[in-house]
Order: sequence, then C-alpha cells, then structure tokens
Amino acid sequence: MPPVSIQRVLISESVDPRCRSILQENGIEVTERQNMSKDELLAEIKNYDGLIVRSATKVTAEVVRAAGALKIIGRAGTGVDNVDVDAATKNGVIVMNTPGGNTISAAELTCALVLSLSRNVAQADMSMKAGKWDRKKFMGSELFGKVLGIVGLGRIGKEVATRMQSFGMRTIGYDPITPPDVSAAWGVEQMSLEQLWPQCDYITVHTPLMPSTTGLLNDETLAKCKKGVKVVNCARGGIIDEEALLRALESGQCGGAGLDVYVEEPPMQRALVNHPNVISCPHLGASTKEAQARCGQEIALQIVDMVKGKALVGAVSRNHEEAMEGLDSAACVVEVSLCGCGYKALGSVQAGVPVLLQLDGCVFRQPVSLAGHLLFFKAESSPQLLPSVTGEISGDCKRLTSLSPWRPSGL
Ligand SMILES: NC(=O)C1=CN([C@@H]2O[C@H](COP(=O)(O)OP(=O)(O)OC[C@H]3O[C@@H](n4cnc5c(N)ncnc54)[C@H](O)[C@@H]3O)[C@@H](O)[C@H]2O)C=CC1
Ligand SMILES: O=C(O)C(=O)COP(=O)(O)O
Repeated sequence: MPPVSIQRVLISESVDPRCRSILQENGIEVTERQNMSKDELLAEIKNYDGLIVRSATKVTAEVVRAAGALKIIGRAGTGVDNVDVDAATKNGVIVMNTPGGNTISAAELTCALVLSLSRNVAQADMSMKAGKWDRKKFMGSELFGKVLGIVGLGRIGKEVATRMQSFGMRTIGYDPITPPDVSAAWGVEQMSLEQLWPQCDYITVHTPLMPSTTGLLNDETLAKCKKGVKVVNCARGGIIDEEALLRALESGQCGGAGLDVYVEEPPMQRALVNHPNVISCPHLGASTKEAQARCGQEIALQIVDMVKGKALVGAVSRNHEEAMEGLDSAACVVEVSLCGCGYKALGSVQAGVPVLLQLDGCVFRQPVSLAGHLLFFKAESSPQLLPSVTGEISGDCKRLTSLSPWRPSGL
C-alpha cells in the first residue's frame, strides 16, 4: 500500500502514554486534550490529520465534516459506536480500532459482576461502611450448578464462558454468527433465544449495539426469564432496555443487575444506578493498566504502519497468525485483482451484513458495510462457481480470480 502522511494527531481521551511516545518516536506531532466540549472539538479538529479516541469522544458526522484534513480516526479500544463510521467513510477518513486489546479486562469485570451479584458483595460493603453488621439480609446463592446465558459469543463472550465454567456454571448461549460447533468447543451450548431465556439464572450480553441488539432484553423477553434472573451488561447501554429493566427489578422478575454501560454516559437518569439490587460501574470494562497499555500501543503502531506504508489502511498491525485467531469460521478468502494489482481479501457476513475482515493479511475490524458493491460469501473452492456470481460485481478493473474456504487455525 502507498504510505499515508500523518503529521499531527490529537488524542482526545486518556490513552496510555506509550501511544504518544510511539507516535512521537516516528515523527508524528501529538497533542493531548481531554474533556473537550463539542464546540472545542469542532474548532480544534481542523488542525489535525489524525484523531485518537476511546468511548467518550463523540465523533459525529459534524465533527468529521469540520475536520478538513482528517485522514485517520483511531479507536484505542473495541466499540466504534461513538464514531460515525459511515460519515468517516464517505469523507475518506479511515476508522481503525484495537479489538482484542481489552477483551480479557472486559471479561474479568463481567465475571466480577456475576460474582458480586451472587453474594451481594457491593451492598454488603455499603452496609458495613454504614456501621451495620447484617448477616441475614445478604444471604446469597452459589453459582455452582446455575445456568449462565451468554448472548453474543465473540471475543468477550468466550472468555466469560470459560471463566464462569470454573465456578461450576453451565454455560448456554446464542450468537447468529459463531457456529454452534465452535462455541461447543469452549463449553457453550447454543440455542435459540426463545429456548435460552427461561433456562438462565444469570444472563450476560456481549454483542455490539446495533438495531438488532437494541432492547434485546426488554419487557417481553424479561418476562420469559425465570423469576429473579440476574443480568449483566458490560457491552453497550441499550442492549438491555433500561426502563424495562427497572420495571423488572421493581416487580422482582429481575433479581439483580450488574451494569457497566448505559444509554447515556454518565447516566442522568439515576433510578437504575440507585436501585438496591443494582451494582454499577462507570464504564470500567477496559480500565485496567494491561488493557490500556495494549490498546494505546496497538493503535499507535497501526497508525505508524499505515504512515510507513507497511500495512493497509484500517489494518491491525499484528502478524498474520495472531490476526487469524478470533475471526469467525464462516469467513472466506478471495483473490481480487484491482487495476492490475492483486490482493487477497478475507470477508464474511456478520449479522446479515457483508464485511471486509482482511486485505493482504492486514485485519480490518471496523464494522463497515460492504453491501452494494462487493459481496463475500462462503463456498467450496470451485472455479465454475466464482465467475457465475461475480459477473454482476466485476467491472473493468475488478476481477475475482480465485476463492477458497478459510478456517481459523486450531478449529
Ligand atoms: N465495558 C467495556 O469497557 C467494554 C465493552 N466492550 C463491548 O463489548 C461488546 C462485545 O465485544 P467483543 O466480544 O470484543 O465483540 P465481538 O465482535 O468479538 O463479539 C460480538 C459478538 O456478538 C455477536 N452478535 C451480533 N449480533 C448478535 C445478536 N443479535 N445476538 C447475539 N449475538 C450477536 C457477533 O456475532 C459476535 O460474535 C462490544 O459492544 C464492545 O464494544 C468491549 C470492550 C470493553
Ligand atoms: O473498547 C470498548 O468497546 C469499550 O467500551 C472500552 O471503552 P473505553 O476505552 O474504556 O472508553
């Protein structure tokens, strides 16, 4: 790929200092400014060709448009729902993230919330601090033998499952993309949501926030759960409908909730946070030294690789083998010839949307829809099949030359 010139990067949130050092060591000027208002960001952004954020900076279409010279938005973390990726794409701005850098930390916090819910750790501590000694009020229940429902069996869902199994929990789950035989290999029995709801003692969600996951747990689905079910959300606010959750907590249908994320952050509406059966954190899933070090370093290295022309824009600068791990097994590889240059592209369909995962060994993880112009599909390697499906999409300078099914190593 040709090098992309990046001279000035704005870091708008608390990102590990290694990020700044790596960029500076590679001749990129870095400014760190935290807690900027929307107007301050709009005024400031035009001075930069790179922006690095976490989850708090809202990179709206307005911000993207105001940023005349912006070429790259780096997300030091996983979720890019605070970035208007479509607006960025339309304006030629690359969005890249560091998925995987904070997986373990988010999984560990999820487990901590499940454990705290089972034994009322947070509530008991508050009571002790209030000078009480209340042993009866905080009677808990064991996790051993209980059922944990995991909705979203990606990176974090998997790590949560394997950890909670060590407490003797039975782990069941649902994911429209991860194949049942893959999740079965790490001890999660997949089933439909209809089958899952009534079996769970605990439910934890680990999906991105998108139309199909917004309000996944709502009045109707909570009513299908066991009375007293406990729920955890360390993914994104809104996957569990907050008003429905409050109603379920008040009726006793929900016995407790562990929340790390909210529709509005910080939440102005405090009823959930103040509920006695809710334990909450201020979006701390990725807030560990280790996760921040990984994400800060990775995003800087990815930008440097892009500047040096080593890796394709939007790519994660990990080696090919590492990059392969964690990609879904429904992915397939095609070799694409564009204007005389050959590329090996790896694509998949996620939640019904075709997505590009890799190009020439470089991993894309931003949820950019490829619907419309480019289609990736899973098929057996077959020279006859490909021309028949590519006829529509191949133009003068586009030619798909071969297709082979791809499986991640170890599966
Ligand atoms: N609280 C925090 O600080 C952190 C939160 N996160 C959030 O956690 C979530 C999960 O992250 P990862 O595991 O890294 O993502 P991932 O992309 O590895 O996994 C997400 C899984 O959800 C599945 N999914 C999509 N639609 C679904 C549906 N309708 N029902 C069930 N499953 C569905 C996908 O197939 C995928 O397997 C994301 O929203 C991410 O932003 C990630 C890191 C830290
Ligand atoms: O990576 C993610 O998706 C997260 O939610 C972590 O957010 P943060 O970087 O801690 O603002």
